[in-house]
Amino acid sequence: MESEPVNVKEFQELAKQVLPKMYYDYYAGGAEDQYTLKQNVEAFQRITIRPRILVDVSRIDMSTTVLGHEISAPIMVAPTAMHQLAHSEGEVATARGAAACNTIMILSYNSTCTVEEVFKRRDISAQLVQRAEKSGFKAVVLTVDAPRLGRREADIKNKMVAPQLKNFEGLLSTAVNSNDGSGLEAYANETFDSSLCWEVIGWLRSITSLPILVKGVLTHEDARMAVEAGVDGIVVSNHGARQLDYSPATISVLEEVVHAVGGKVPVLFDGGIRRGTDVFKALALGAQAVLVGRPVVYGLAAKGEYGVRRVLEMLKDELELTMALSGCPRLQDITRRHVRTEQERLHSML
Ligand SMILES: Cc1cc2nc3c(=O)[nH]c(=O)nc-3n(C[C@H](O)[C@H](O)[C@H](O)COP(=O)(O)O)c2cc1C
Ligand SMILES: CC(C)CC(=O)C(=O)O
Repeated sequence: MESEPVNVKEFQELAKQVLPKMYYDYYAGGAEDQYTLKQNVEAFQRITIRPRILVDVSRIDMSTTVLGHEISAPIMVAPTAMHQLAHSEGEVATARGAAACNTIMILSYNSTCTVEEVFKRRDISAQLVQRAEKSGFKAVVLTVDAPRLGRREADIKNKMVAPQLKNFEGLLSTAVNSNDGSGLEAYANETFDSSLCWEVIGWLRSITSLPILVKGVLTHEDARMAVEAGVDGIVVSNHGARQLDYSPATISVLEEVVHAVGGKVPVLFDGGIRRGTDVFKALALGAQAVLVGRPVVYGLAAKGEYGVRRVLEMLKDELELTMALSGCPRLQDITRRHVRTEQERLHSML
């Protein structure tokens, strides 16, 4: 395929062509049977849109604010690790692509340049958070679904080699021997802190004045606990189905979390966003904005900064068209009644 990709899925094909198998498998893969990986995408396909007609949609406004920061559309970049395995310019190119679309990028501390991995060493975590704050980052996102690394069987077979992670230079050696399987697993075993619990929110508060979001909430119970712990935002996420296989498709639990949060803090969403219609569905079910993981990395692998920009633009253009065809000129016009979930469809058959 040499023609310009016309949708995000075609970027995945391009990325597959250009990336070494070990890296493509790392980016594309999920945990174990990859049941949740498939469901994250397929659950969107079971939700239909209920379009309204004869609404003036001659001007569509997709702009919104997240924690006070204006963005051009409710589509942001999820934190994903090690972008230099995709493209030599790594996270810098991704950040430029995101900036060109006037949106927010969440940087993984596992950039070839994280936080959750180094919580075993809170002194190091504190340094990283404070460095980020100093260099102008606007929020801290704490990933809470990785007390241990999920079992990614492709990485085990490929004996995935993890590169040195630049953020830790002078702080921690991230070089591990991967002769026995996934180098990433070995790295995670050394660094992930499986004793992390709610107390960490108070500790983070004590070391930074930035807003704190928790990423990886899938139940109403934890959503309530997060609000009680004083977080500034919640990300409904299953880590792109790379951690607990048979965890639910994220879109199937978004509404449960939104209800529990009751508007007290913003709820963001990720997992399986591949089309503008997916973004529309997540917004209708109560997300303030969505994060996009793999498609951004595929865009980066295929065409660098330009590819990242194109992926974000495609999703934005598709969302704009979806809003026009559904009778929603502004984001606040997208309501719960604009979608029909599988549960509702099954219920109507009773
Ligand atoms: C290659 C890759 C690396 C990731 N690295 C991180 C990470 O370092 N920290 C984190 O919180 N989430 C990480 N994630 C999860 C993403 O932030 C996000 O939750 C997920 O990719 C969303 O699903 P999607 O890929 O279907 O859009 C990673 C995901 C992928 C695919
Ligand atoms: C370096 C990692 C373990 C990054 C991560 O969270 C992932 O690969 O899903």
